[in-house]
Amino acid sequence: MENQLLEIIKLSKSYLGHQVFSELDLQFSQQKYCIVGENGCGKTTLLLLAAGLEPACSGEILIDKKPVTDKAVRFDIGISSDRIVLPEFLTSKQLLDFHCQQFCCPFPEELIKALHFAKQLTKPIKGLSLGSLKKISLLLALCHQPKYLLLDEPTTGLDKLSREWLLAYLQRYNGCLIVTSHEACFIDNSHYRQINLLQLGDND
Ligand SMILES: Nc1ncnc2c1ncn2[C@@H]1O[C@H](COP(=O)(O)OP(=O)(O)OP(=O)(O)O)[C@@H](O)[C@H]1O
Repeated sequence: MENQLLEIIKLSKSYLGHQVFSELDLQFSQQKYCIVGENGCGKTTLLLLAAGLEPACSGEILIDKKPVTDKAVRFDIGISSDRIVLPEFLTSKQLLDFHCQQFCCPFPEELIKALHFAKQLTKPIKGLSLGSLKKISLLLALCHQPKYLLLDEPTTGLDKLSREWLLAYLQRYNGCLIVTSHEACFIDNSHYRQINLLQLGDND
């Protein structure tokens, strides 16, 4: 893989007058990162901004020197977050079919097998358990093999086997991986560079 760079430049974000970041500067290359910090410090918000799913108040987000809003860049990003609302009226299979069509990738048979998700495919998203919702969210993030993989608390709610499989998969992942987590499997893992948002930002 060629050199990769996700740049966050003087990024500011507020919600209803509450400032989450002020002029945040960060760079992510082809490595593994774990964003840490106490509840509410802005970890999920940062991932959504970095994926171009949340508007910034000011600042820039560049993926390989192109703005994250550039349509072509979207194909390089995979994101999983419980804050991303999935269409409840579709089945998981319909959602994955649509996603694979949009991202021009094959249906992720192997990933489905690894996450023991086959039986859930024909169920509407509305009826999925929390762990199954996490799995469909992960499948959507992983299936097009993005260069930038952004995972918000990826192990939360997963059963033991799926969790073990995911950790091993991420260990082998060769692109830029950014996870947010409160879990020791990432925080105490020397393969992940820790980024403490509270030490960087102007949070109150
Ligand atoms: N859509 C929204 N509207 C208003 N405030 C929001 C919204 N989304 C997030 N916030 C606020 O922004 C701040 C950062 O939230 P965020 O979810 O990014 O934190 P976090 O670090 O991921 O938290 P946690 O560890 O609990 O998951 C919080 O104060 C939260 O209440």
